[in-house]
Amino acid sequence: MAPQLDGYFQKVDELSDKFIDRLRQAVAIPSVSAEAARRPDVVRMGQFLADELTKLGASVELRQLGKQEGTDLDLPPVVLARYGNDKSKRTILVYGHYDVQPAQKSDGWDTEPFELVIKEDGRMCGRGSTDDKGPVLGWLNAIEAHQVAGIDFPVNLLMCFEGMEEYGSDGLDDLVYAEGKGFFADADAVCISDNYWLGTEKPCLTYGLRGVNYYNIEVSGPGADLHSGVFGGTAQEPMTDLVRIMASLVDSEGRILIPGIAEQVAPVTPDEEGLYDGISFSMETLYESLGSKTTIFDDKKRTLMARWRFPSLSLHGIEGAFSGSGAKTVIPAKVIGKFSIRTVPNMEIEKTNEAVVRYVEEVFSKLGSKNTLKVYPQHCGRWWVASPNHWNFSAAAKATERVWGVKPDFTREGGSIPVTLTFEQATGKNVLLLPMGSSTDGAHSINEKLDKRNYIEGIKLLGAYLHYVAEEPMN
Ligand SMILES: C[C@H](N)C(=O)N[C@@H](Cc1c[nH]cn1)C(=O)O
Ligand SMILES: [Zn+2]
Ligand SMILES: [Zn+2]
Repeated sequence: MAPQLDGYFQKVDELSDKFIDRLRQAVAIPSVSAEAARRPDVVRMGQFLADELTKLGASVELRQLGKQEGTDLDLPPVVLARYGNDKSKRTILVYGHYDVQPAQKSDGWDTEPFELVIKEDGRMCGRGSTDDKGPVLGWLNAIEAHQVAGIDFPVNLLMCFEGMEEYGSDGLDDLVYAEGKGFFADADAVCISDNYWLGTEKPCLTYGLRGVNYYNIEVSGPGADLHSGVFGGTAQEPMTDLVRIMASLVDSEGRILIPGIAEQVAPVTPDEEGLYDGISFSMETLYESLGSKTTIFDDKKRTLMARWRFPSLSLHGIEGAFSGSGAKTVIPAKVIGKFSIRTVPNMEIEKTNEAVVRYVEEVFSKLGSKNTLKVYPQHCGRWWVASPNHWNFSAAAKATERVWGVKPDFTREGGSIPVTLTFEQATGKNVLLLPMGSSTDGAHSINEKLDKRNYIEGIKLLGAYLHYVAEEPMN
C-alpha cells in the first residue's frame, strides 16, 4: 500500500534542515492576534505563507475579512490556496492558523520567544512552534518533499489558513459558510492539524473538541487611578468588587459555581464509561506536562473526563490591575476580569451566556457597591464531537502506523478550534484532527516547543495521510 512513501520519507529526512529553517522564519514573525500593535506582523505572517505557497506552485488568494468586531482594526487575511486540480484525485481541505498567543521573554521564557532555538535534545523552542506554525508548515513541506522527490502528489489540496484563531476566529465562520459551495466545494474530507498527543510517545487521532466562551467583567468607579493613601478607605474600589466576583465563579476543586451550567451537560453513558480504560495516558506524563503534581484528580479516568467531557472555568487575568514587580500603591479606577468556560455536549452558547450574566449581576448586586458593572462575552466557539468511523480516520490511522509503528489512540481534546464544526456544517464532510506535537509542548505557555522528531515525522505523517486517503475506499 502507498508504495511511494519510502521515497517521500527519505526526501523529508534529506530536506529536514530546510524545513526547520522555514519554521525558524515563521517563528521570527511575532503574529500575535490578541495585540493590536502586532497586527502588521500577523498580516506579514499571512503574506509569508502566501509567498511560500506561490513559490511551491499553489494558486493563492488573500481574502480580506473587514474590520475586527468593535474596533477599527483590519482583520488579518485568510490565506486560501489550492494545490492541484485533477478531477481523478480526491480533494482534501486542510485548515490551520498562523497567529499565535502573546509571549514576552519576561513572562519567564528561557530564550527569546520569537527566535527558534534548537536544544541538544531536539526541542525546538519558540512561540507558535507547535501551535500552529509547525503543523501549518507541515503541509507546505509535504508538497515540497513530493516535488523534490519527483513523486506525484496523491490528492488535490485546498488550504485555509487564518490569522485570528487565538482570538476567537473573528470573521471566519461567514467566509467558511459562504465558500462551502464555492472554494471548498470539491472537498471530500477535512483535516486539521492543531492539537497535541495525550502524552509524549503515543500518537492519536482526535474526534472531539471542547468549545470556549470567553468573558469580560468590567468594574469601574473613580474617574482616574487613585493614591491609596489619600483615597483608601474613602472610595469603593473596583478591584475589591472584581476579585470577589471572580472568586465566586469556581472553587479550588474546579467546580463551576454558576447555576445553569452543570444542568446542560450530557449524562455519561455506560458505553462511554468503558472508553477511558483503553487510552494510553499516565498521570506521570501529565505531571511532566504540568510541571508539577498539583492535579485536581489523582486518577486517569476522572482526569480525562474533566478534560474532554465536562466543562471547566479558568480565570485568566485582570486588565488594568497593577501586576509589575515593586509596590505601586494605586487604586485602579477600572479593571476588567477575564475568564473563560470550556463547553461540552450539550451546552448551548446563548444559554451559557445568559446563566453567566445573570449570576455575575446577582453576585455584584449583593455586594451593595456603588461602582458600575458590565459583563459580556468577548468571543464564543462551539464544541464539536464527530464519528471516527470514516475513511478519513482509517486513512490517518494507517498513516500513523506506517510512520510511528503503532496504532493511534482515538481521543478528544480539551482545547477549542472554533471553526471545526463550521467546516463540518459548511462542507457536509467528515473532519479529522491529526496532531503533530506532544503533550509536553507547552502551547500557550512559556518555552513552547515542538520536538524535531515530531516535526519531521509529522511532515511524513501528513504526506502519508494524503497517500492513504487517496487509496481508501469511500464509506
Ligand atoms: C487547540 C488550539 N491549538 C488552540 O489553542 N485553540 C485555542 C482557541 C482559542 C479560543 N479563544 C482563544 N483561543 C484554545 O483552545 O484556547
Ligand atoms: Zn492556541
Ligand atoms: Zn492552535
